[in-house]
Amino acid sequence: MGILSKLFGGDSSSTASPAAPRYAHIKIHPQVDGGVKPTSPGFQGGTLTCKCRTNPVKVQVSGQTAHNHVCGCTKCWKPSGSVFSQIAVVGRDKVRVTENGDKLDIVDPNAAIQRHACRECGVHMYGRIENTGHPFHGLDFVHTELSSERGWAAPEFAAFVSSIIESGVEPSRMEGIRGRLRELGLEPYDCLSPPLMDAIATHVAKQSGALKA
Ligand SMILES: N[C@@H](CCC(=O)N[C@@H](CSCO)C(=O)NCC(=O)O)C(=O)O
Ligand SMILES: [Zn+2]
Ligand SMILES: [Zn+2]
Repeated sequence: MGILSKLFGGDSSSTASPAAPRYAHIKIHPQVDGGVKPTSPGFQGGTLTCKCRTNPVKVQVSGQTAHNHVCGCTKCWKPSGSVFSQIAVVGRDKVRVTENGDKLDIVDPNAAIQRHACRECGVHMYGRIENTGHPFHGLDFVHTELSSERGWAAPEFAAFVSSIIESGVEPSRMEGIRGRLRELGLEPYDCLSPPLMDAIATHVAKQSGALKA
């Protein structure tokens, strides 16, 4: 206990350094494990490159992304050893395949998000929604960690966290994983974030007529 606390009976915690993170040993994703890197204002985009040593697929993203998040779902591409992906959206008009696009295949043509992946290294280069009635039609899903440029939009939350169990994560690990996400400032949700879920519900309500379009 510090001298002031002894004299005045105060709580010494107010002068102590902040508590060390409890869950720092728990790995989420290489882009966030060392702390979330801030967004650079005015950032204009960059080039995504797949993991092939020769003839990599390159995709130019000519603008900043939005709604970046870590995602625990089984469908998003994850770097090896990671249980989460990191994924953001950008207008589809800002996404252009510039090199080796002949190596791209659609992972699941029936999925809402058609993920165009390099058939040699398996990396998903962009995910596109072709259904014009989908709430997110017009947005492509991209993994900005595939770019060497710095300044992309920082992740803001964690989505589909419970879904990591579907990939084989022991349910007993969930408390620590959610604890680590909170330490990193990435609030864990078991679907998307409330603003995105509200946007989806608003779209559905306008389609059904429950809300005025
Ligand atoms: N429990 C399932 C959830 C899959 C899922 O719904 N994923 C979301 C988020 S992906 C980016 O945030 C989604 O919108 N999927 C549509 C699609 O993949 O086409 C699981 O884990 O598989
Ligand atoms: Zn590749
Ligand atoms: Zn996902």
